[in-house]
Amino acid sequence: MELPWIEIIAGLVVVAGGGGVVGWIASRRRQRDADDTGGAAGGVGTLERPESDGASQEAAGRTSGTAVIREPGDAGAAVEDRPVAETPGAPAAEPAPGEPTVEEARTAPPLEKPAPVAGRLVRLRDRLARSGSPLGSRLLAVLSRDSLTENDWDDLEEELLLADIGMDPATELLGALRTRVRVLGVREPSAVRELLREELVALVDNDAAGRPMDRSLRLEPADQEGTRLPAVVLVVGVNGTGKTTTVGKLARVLVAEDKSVVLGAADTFRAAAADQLTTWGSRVGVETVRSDKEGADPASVAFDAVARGRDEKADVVLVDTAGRLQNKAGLMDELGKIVRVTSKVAAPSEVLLVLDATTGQNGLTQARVFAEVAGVTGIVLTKLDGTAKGGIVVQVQRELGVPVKLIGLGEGPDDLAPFEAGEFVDGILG
Ligand SMILES: Nc1nc2c(ncn2[C@@H]2O[C@H](COP(=O)(O)OP(=O)(O)OP(=O)(O)O)[C@@H](O)[C@H]2O)c(=O)[nH]1
Repeated sequence: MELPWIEIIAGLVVVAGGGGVVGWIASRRRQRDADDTGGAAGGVGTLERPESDGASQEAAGRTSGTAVIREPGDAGAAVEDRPVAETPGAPAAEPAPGEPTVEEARTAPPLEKPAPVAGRLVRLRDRLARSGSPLGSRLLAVLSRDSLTENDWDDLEEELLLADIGMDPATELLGALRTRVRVLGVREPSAVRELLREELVALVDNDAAGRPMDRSLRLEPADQEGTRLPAVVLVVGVNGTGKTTTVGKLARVLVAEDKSVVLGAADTFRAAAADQLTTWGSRVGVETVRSDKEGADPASVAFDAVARGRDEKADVVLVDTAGRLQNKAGLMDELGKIVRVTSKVAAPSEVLLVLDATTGQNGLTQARVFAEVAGVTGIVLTKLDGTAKGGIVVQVQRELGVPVKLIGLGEGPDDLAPFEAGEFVDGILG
């Protein structure tokens, strides 16, 4: 957008007067908002939060600070009182070092266009087989021996266990394969491979009772007495598993599907997490609701984000949470409160548990605690690129009775794919 010179000069006057670039842009936005609404001012619903603007926001996505939040329908009592990040009319801060100048704001990079969602797993499939020798080639090396001895079947079991498939599923798979190889008299390696593929797909795709698992994300907007409410997705898991990255990537998936999204940075434990999330959002023009205070109440930020999503008529609100596994009671308190408080606006329709595929049995122990505490509805398995442990998909689904819905296959922005059993098995078979 071209800025008239008169506005630039006016802006520089504000800068010289102590308002800073941020203040100048904020006042331009407030002016524009006032024009749009015929000068009407004030908060919406029960949320009293000033519009929070930054230069980067004008340049790309937007960031909302959080303020005092009141229970919906409650005339006075404050549920959470937190420091006000930005206050209308207050002198705007000097631009912080590294903050964009007017010129940088003008020449900000255009919004990114996320890669289409369809066919992502096909595009990323070879990453599953990248590390060393893929599971498939090791299995086939055994399966194509002349006559399979007991030792060979033990070798096969060992390979499956090394791939983290779990004892029971491995025994099940080998039992079925052994029977079919014998009954069909199959010897050709390509035919044995096809049987192995079929057995693996059945194992990955079905629940313990043999029914295909529903992997769709529940993102239907709710309707409450005529008010359209956004679908709320809580993203939970231990720190370092890739939660924030997953929220960022998932926002891109949804943007690619033409959905409007609001992000909630409820991981207030790690200060950089909110910045990280804001950056993810701004790249695709998605707003992030956050608190500028480290250690702020996560439930409060989550509430603000969901209320923002409702007010903005967003399709989906994605809430990133902190992953401290202090103890079960602490976790239960924190996640329980987030669910309770956000449900005052809209209850979460998905609780996605992010698990790091490389952590094996450890990750499973953590997963059980989260599943118990947070009512997990889907798994996101990250870091499946470059690990030979793809079998963890089977084990996790079996243990938790919850489907893997998405998988992370790299650090790139579009390296998150909806899970598809057939493509996945082709990937791990290499
Ligand atoms: N190779 C690879 N790296 C990933 C993947 N997903 C996330 N990561 C990396 O994992 C690291 C941790 O990711 P974060 O998103 O910060 O993890 P987090 O769970 O939010 O961590 P906390 O904020 O500390 O709770 C980052 O370096 C990510 O780039 C993936 O699918 N593959």
